[in-house]
Amino acid sequence: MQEKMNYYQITRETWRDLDKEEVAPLTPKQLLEIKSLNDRISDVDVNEVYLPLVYWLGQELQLHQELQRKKATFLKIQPKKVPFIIGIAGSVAVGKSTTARLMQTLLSKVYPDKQVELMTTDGFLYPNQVLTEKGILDKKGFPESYDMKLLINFINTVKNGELAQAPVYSHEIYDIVPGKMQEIYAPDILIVEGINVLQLPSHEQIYVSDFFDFSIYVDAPEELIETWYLERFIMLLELAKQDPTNYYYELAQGSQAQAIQLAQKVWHDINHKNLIEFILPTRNRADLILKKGENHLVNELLFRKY
Ligand SMILES: Nc1ncnc2c1ncn2[C@@H]1O[C@H](COP(=O)(O)OP(=O)(O)OP(=O)(O)O)[C@@H](O)[C@H]1O
Ligand SMILES: CC(C)(CO)[C@@H](O)C(=O)NCCC(=O)O
Repeated sequence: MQEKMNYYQITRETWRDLDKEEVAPLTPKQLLEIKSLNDRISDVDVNEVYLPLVYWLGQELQLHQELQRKKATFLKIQPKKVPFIIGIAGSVAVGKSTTARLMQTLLSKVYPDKQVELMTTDGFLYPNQVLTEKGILDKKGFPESYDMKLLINFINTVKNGELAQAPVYSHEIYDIVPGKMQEIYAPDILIVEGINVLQLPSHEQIYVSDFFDFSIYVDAPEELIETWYLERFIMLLELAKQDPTNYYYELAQGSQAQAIQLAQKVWHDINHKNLIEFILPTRNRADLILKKGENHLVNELLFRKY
């Protein structure tokens, strides 16, 4: 199949049995710590899917450091630490941020001497006020709703080992948090997750992914992603009930059936449209495509050949 032309197609059983050398399965105590991230993450997937991936990323990291050293020697310049950047792409609600937090935790456990940081591109959405002025508040998540120049500058700053600052987005207020910044300073590894990380910005010459050393696309059937979107929406609504500052507070006071109808419409008109038009077309740029099925379990991995 065309889609799979430049990928090794690997079943989870084959992947599980690959040589992981020194990476031991997590102990029950360590698995409990993972559960504190998200109690629905499968222990079996952690040991059989994500740990082998962390082992492989360790191999790539070593090669990256070696290459940077050799480049510095060749160019007769002072070698310096160049952060290893991992991008995680995929649909809204497919599980990017959960995968990213899981990878951060596992990488820190397996390579305790490495500083692993995490950020999301949500912070580079224009604030609601700007989106309203541009007439694109109903296009949140679409390419034009992000300040891609700022995002590329941010990643470039991180890659150069300098202090980088990113605005912060909150799902609770459904907007950029005024005055709040996340700072990243010379990590060994930075994980960047977002629906747009493999897209080519329209007015820029470079991809965000030009700065990536490894990229992952989290994939799943559309019907499942819609279910996950609606489940998460119901959870957010529950949280919003007691919190008048929450964007969904008013909605949470009314009937749940009506709220779900609205969420279905938002999924259909915004997030699903965005998936088909702008996110899925970037899938084949990823180094690894993680294919998930029911209950978020990974059933297949596509590993880029070259
Ligand atoms: N591996 C997993 N196991 C169990 N549940 C998961 C897993 N990954 C994600 N989920 C659940 O799926 C829902 C969506 O996940 P998450 O918020 O990570 O998605 P996302 O892709 O980062 O979404 P967005 O683009 O809107 O930020 C959440 O309710 C989360 O708890
Ligand atoms: C912030 C994004 C774009 C991506 O995480 C998404 O969660 C979002 O808010 N989409 C807009 C439509 C919606 O309310 O779901």
